[in-house]
Amino acid sequence: MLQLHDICRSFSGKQVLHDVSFSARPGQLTGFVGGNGAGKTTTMRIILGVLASDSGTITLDGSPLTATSRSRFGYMPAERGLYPKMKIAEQITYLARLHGFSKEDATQRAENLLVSLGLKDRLTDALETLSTGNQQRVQIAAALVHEPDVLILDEPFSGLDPHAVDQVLQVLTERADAGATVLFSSHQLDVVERLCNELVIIGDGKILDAGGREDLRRRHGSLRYELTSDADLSWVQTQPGVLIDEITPERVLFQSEESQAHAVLTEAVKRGTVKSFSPILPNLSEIFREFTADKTDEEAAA
Ligand SMILES: Nc1ncnc2c1ncn2[C@@H]1O[C@H](COP(=O)(O)OP(=O)(O)OP(=O)(O)O)[C@@H](O)[C@H]1O
Repeated sequence: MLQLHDICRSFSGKQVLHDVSFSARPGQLTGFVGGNGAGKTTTMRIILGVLASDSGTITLDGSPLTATSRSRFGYMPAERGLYPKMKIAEQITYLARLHGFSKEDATQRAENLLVSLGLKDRLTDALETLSTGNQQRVQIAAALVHEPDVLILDEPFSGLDPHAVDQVLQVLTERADAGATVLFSSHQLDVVERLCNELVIIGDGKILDAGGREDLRRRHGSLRYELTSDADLSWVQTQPGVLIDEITPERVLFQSEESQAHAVLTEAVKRGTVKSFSPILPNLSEIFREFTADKTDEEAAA
């Protein structure tokens, strides 16, 4: 398990990471989400050792990170850094050779990986002739070619079309299934919600929350209920303690305490046939907005 303990970092006297602590487990895709400037890239650079922290520690399976343990890391930085004029298969083969694979093994690995990332027809093309999204796939191949135990990916899905997102996800899931720890940053909350079981949310350099996706959905955001019936539901609007989000004659989506929701259900049963009644958990975007709203309220109070 990769664990960060109380990581702090300042630039020119301005603190941008405040006691950042979280963990990412082997076999899991962990999404690291936050808005622009929240501190994701800085945290990832510190994990990789590209940047030093001012204080705090990072451990892998309980031991402090060393150059040797980091050699089993794969990193896809936000700023892409491959050779524009080199053919993509040669380039990934070269990186595999740097990781110590034989020529034959490196060639095979590079080709397999690029094919699984949908680049079968581009193997002998120079990187610079590929579209931005396809260059990104090559960048992902570069991070994966040595089958790392820990994968740190900075915005791997930005700029990818939905088909490419699925291909990259497939490759990352295979690494996680093989036991790797996969941590990736994103501000595409809908994508992260679909892909990750584990989430870490950062805002203004502080960890706002972390944990399983479903636990986070249960813990945050206002709980809503959806009720459908064969009878007219307009009466729900006048129920005490109920805030209507959407309403049509036969369907209502509302916010309320659990006891009020059950009172609505009891009344609906008296008035007609209830077709469905279920709580709707907030999605990640809504949770994120809630954090942002809390901050705005605090700022207003201050
Ligand atoms: N080298 C640097 N010098 C000065 N400030 C920096 C430096 N690197 C990052 N920062 C500042 O640290 C804060 C966090 O930046 P960081 O790039 O980690 O955020 P991020 O969450 O990755 O943002 P984004 O999603 O926009 O890429 C920002 O306020 C940024 O301006």
